[in-house]
Amino acid sequence: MTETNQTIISLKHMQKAYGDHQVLKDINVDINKGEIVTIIGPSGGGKSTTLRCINLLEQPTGGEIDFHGENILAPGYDLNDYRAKVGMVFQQFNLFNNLDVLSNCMVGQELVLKRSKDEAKKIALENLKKVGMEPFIKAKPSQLSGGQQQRVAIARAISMDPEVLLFDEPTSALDPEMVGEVLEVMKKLATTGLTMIIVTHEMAFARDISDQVLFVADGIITEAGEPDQIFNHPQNEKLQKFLRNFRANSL
Ligand SMILES: Nc1ncnc2c1ncn2[C@@H]1O[C@H](COP(=O)(O)OP(=O)(O)OP(=O)(O)O)[C@@H](O)[C@H]1O
Repeated sequence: MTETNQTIISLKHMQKAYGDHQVLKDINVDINKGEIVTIIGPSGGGKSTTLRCINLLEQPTGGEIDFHGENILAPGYDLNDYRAKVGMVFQQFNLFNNLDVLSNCMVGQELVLKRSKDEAKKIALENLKKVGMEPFIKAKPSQLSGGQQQRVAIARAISMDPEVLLFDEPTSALDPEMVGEVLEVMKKLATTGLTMIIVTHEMAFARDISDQVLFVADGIITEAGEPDQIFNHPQNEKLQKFLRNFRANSL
């Protein structure tokens, strides 16, 4: 939960177009250090694109992304530094299938952060323990359930010491009985002071974990606020309709 109100990332008039298709029209938000931010909204509204732009997997076509007050899209900005500080957990886990669990959590530390093998191993083991995957260090990803693979992906991501960790629908590829174990790990992580930005369709989780919820629809943040505002007192008509549909479908 929020430690200080120091802004770590500011999106200012961020836009993304694919040809004529303006997917993100005008995204504006400040994210504070230690804050847990969830992004909810209808399919195709631009949630994943927002996250992928923050991570520079997609290049924004307009606006700014400020990191500690500096625009990372400006010429000359050291993107290697930014990339090392902003991690991502993907829907499809993206583990290295030829490497075992321990190596998956070590390789980035050694290659990118230039940590020694011993140090990388120590940190990987600590983090695998945190996500309950220490007993599986010799397993290959294909020998694990989806929930276990995602927990390894989270251990791998936090082993890189990110300042901000992005999650793109981290439970959407999981069988329903495995969703809970991954959400529990994320809830625990949320208490450590890490800044987390999470695209999710899990509304109860978003309500429980968030400091700030962003409702993204038609390429803009249509409403932003604390969970009580978003879920109990939504102002925007599109958000009201989205929540009505969600509640009707969850019965
Ligand atoms: N690489 C791409 N090229 C062209 N259009 C794209 C590309 N990626 C996304 N889009 C379009 O951008 C829009 C927003 O997609 P995005 O994945 O951000 O939505 P979303 O809110 O995350 O939806 P969902 O909940 O279904 O994942 C969609 O219309 C999608 O078709």
